[in-house]
Amino acid sequence: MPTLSEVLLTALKDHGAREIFGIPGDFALPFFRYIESTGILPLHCLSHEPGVGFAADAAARIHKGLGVACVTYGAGAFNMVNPVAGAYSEKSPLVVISGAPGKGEKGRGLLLHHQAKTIESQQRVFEEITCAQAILDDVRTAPREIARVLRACLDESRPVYIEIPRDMVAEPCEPVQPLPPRRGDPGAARAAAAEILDRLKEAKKPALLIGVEVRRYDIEEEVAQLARRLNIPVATTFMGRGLLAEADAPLVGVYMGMAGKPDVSEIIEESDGLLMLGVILSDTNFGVSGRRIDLRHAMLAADGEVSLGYHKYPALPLADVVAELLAQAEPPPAAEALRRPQRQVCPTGLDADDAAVGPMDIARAVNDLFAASGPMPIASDMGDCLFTAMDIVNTALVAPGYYATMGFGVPAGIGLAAATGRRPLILVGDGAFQMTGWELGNCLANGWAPVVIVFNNASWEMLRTFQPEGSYNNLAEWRFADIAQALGGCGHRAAARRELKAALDAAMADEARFHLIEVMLERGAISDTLSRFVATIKGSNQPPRE
Ligand SMILES: Cc1ncc(Cc2c([C@H](C)O)sc(CCOP(=O)(O)OP(=O)(O)O)c2C)c(N)n1
Ligand SMILES: [Mg+2]
Repeated sequence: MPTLSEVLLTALKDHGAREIFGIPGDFALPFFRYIESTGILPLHCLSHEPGVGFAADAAARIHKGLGVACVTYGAGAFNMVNPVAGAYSEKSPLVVISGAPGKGEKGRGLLLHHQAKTIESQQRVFEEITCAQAILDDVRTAPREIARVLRACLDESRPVYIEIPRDMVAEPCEPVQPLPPRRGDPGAARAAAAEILDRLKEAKKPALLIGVEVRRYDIEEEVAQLARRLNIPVATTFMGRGLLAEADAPLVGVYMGMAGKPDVSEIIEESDGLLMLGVILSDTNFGVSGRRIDLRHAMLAADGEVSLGYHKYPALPLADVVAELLAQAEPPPAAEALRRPQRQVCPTGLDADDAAVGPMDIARAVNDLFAASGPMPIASDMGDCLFTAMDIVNTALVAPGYYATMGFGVPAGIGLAAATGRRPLILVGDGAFQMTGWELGNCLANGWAPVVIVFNNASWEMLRTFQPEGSYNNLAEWRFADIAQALGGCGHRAAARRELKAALDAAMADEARFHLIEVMLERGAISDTLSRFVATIKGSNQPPRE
């Protein structure tokens, strides 16, 4: 009979996990021994648990399946609360596995090292940022508990928490019987789809807005097909950037309210029949709307339900709704030429001269690079680098667009490299690099060779745009290019556009190591999107006129 560890690892793989990111500790060492000895899933150890969480989250997103982060009890798991909270907010199916004290240890009456308030404190903290939890302290229930929690992770596309006491790892255990995916009531799906299609037919300006759940539930092609069938313009949310990148669909661009392209904002905000699929109603997606989108007329299928005005259809998975819409939607009349709106034109043609580099030059240089050698998957951190990414051609992009945590970029790029074997492009500000950029030191030993562009304005520039008077936004000069070699990579410093072009060319010519391109930016030099975003926020935050 297999051990509990083998049963858990096999179940993770059977539910779609492809690797584990982790850092061991004495409460987790016995389980790590099984991870390594069984080889059921490859193990990638990083240097700090925030990086472990971000890397596993990014792997989940690019796999459209489970990401796995394995840490020790207490100091390890508590170190990972922020990335798990971000995965919860952004609906990423991340499995958190924590080692734990053995059953015998708990009753000795001693306070245990790594323990916070009580032995159960950690579980209680993770209950707030996961959708399901299991403590594997009984092999009779463990298979059912693992099945329940992994199913919840996939159905809800949210993190889950599994705790494995260190004296349980070798216990003989029955294999896990996976549970079937959650299905909605077929009659309810039919009714909801019929009501949606009726409303779209009555609308003079129907439109489609899609968000991250379309990727999380792997239904991009079905949604592209639906957009063609409905023959209505489709936009993505800020978080949904990169969706339908390679699909044949009437995609108009990214909706960002007054911070985005006016033509896209008009299509979404003026629509009298807006269908939102997989969209998170967050401030970063809608906080800068030019005009409040009247949710009474909008239709939303997300988070496992459908709401149309005051109508609600509960327990309806998004995939079921989209399948039913496709089943019922008639093709557009032949006479009506299929809309193929002008896709967003991204800036290209960098002047490789001696002028100082600005964020838009970075977008231009990357677009030129992608045009010449094909798109790379992008991991972006929070900061102006993410707003600059809005002017980079549509490609697979993982970024904390809603939860907006710094520190995501470099570990997420490592997660992309480990999960796909492809070379990622990482966009990160100097402030965020200071947090988790050090994980690049793990690249050489693992054969990862990301191209990293550090937006170095020696500043927490996003904060400065909101509050210029804060001297705390001034960061010191950290000379990141000089650090690269010490971490096993190659560093370039680019102040002029000519130097940026040369650095990118050199990076692309050497796939053996990571290349860090430190782009020196003037304080105050920000992307077009960030400046619109800030102008909008400042405009909307004005105290109401007397
Ligand atoms: C973990 C963490 N800490 C603090 C913040 C607040 C914050 C921002 C958001 C608003 O919450 S943007 C920003 C400055 C980012 O600096 P840098 O990485 O250099 O990028 P840039 O210079 O392009 O702004 C901070 C500190 C955050 N988002 N995440
Ligand atoms: Mg900065």
